[in-house]
Amino acid sequence: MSNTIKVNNPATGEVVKEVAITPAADIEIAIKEGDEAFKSWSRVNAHQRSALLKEWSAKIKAETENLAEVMTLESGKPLKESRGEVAYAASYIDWYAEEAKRLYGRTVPAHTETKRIIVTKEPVGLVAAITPWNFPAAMMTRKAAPALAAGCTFIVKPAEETPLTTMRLVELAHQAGIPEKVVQYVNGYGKEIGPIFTDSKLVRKITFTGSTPVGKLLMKNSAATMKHVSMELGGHAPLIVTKDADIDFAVEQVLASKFRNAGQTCICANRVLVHEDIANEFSEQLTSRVQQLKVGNGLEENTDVGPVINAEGYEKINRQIEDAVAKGARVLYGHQYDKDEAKGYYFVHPTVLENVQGEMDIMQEETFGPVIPLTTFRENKEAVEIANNTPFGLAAYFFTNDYRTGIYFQEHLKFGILGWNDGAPSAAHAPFGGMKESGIGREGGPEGIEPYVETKYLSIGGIQ
Ligand SMILES: NC(=O)c1ccc[n+]([C@@H]2O[C@H](COP(=O)([O-])OP(=O)(O)OC[C@H]3O[C@@H](n4cnc5c(N)ncnc54)[C@H](O)[C@@H]3O)[C@@H](O)[C@H]2O)c1
Ligand SMILES: N[C@@H](CC=O)C(=O)O
Repeated sequence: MSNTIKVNNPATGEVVKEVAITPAADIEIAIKEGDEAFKSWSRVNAHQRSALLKEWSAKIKAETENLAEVMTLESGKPLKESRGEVAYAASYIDWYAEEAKRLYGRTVPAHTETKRIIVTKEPVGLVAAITPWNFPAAMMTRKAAPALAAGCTFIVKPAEETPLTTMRLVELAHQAGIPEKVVQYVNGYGKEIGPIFTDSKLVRKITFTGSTPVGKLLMKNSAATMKHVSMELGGHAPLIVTKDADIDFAVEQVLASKFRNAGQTCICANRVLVHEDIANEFSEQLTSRVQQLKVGNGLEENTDVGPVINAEGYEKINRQIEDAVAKGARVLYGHQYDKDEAKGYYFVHPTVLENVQGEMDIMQEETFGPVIPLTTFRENKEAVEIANNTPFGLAAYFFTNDYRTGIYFQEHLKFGILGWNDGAPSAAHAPFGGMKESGIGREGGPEGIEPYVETKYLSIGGIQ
């Protein structure tokens, strides 16, 4: 077996770089050193940790162009989106640089005059992170920033498809003055490194973003040592357009939600439910806008939709479209590919399907591709039933200008993130995460640092 991983450019199939796989013995050493470094890092005062995080963020922002190019080369996403992701990644560090200073404890009124009760927050210890290829910068920083802010040490294993962005982020952290053993990376395959992390008694927390089956496995394997876990997993977002919605605006937001990163985003609209009275007008406008999207290599500035990550991703998308068509869906636009299996690149053209029904795979599974399945509903209650009919509960969207309808959806949709007239809800200052099989825990906002701290309660007695 090779001791390197080839990082391919998904737009051309060419090898961008080969990275060394970290041997298991070196991962064990990294874990020991990370645990050892915890003893000193957790004692560094919060203002100093905050200053180091700010310096890290400044270095990332100053290197936006290089990081964006590396990200586009290894992930295929358009350069404009990669630049956006660098800013988004830095915004988590900025936010948690401030939150570091606000990890307040509290005092509790005691039940007797002779006692005092004090509650403090302490970092959980060494954190091991496993991240996905679709957001190689932001999925790392929204774990690393709260962990470091809280006083934890951190080891990340990036996705094997996209290690380069993460490796550079870690180098920049060191250049910013964050000690080398406080933030480390290791490279390799998840199925090899996952058990090393979960078996180690020194790793006190696993934080993972990726698919639901891998999240379940990591959670199960973390039970033996009772680790803290945060799981940001798959989604299957419904997007509901009611008959009173502003159709132009809803179409624009569907495009923003669906085609970001060629549809390979966990909160992408995966099912679009349109009120039957406006379905024709909506699908005509949507299809005409989708036709204008430019598919191409992400390094070309005018590209809107880049390649999908690999053959496996392409095959899943193609299978879902074929299944839908075989069961009666109509292709309004798309269902075309530019691909070269020998070279290893796969472009899926934006596709719109109508007459999509609940029994089709695309209505049951996450697509992770630039495909919009359209279905209709008559009553809001019916839209909620269709939307909630999934084991996933990450994001859901609804477009309505009626406040009663909006509140109805807010109260009845079982999803952790809701966009009301908003197709792009992600922000470092807001809690991101899912219900049901989309995960456990939240990243971003004040909630995003809580998974990195333990609560300690001190009861002082014998006071005269
Ligand atoms: N909820 C969120 O915030 C969020 C964000 C981004 C992506 N995602 C989800 O991630 C998925 C896409 O990423 P993917 O296909 O690369 O997911 P994946 O689960 O296959 O891989 C993600 C990471 O897990 C590692 N991994 C794979 N098998 C492993 C194992 N047995 N043990 C330990 N680690 C293992 C991979 O090496 C990679 O680093 C989608 O389902 C998407 O919705 C969720
Ligand atoms: N794109 C998400 C992450 C999941 O893919 C985000 O908006 O943070």
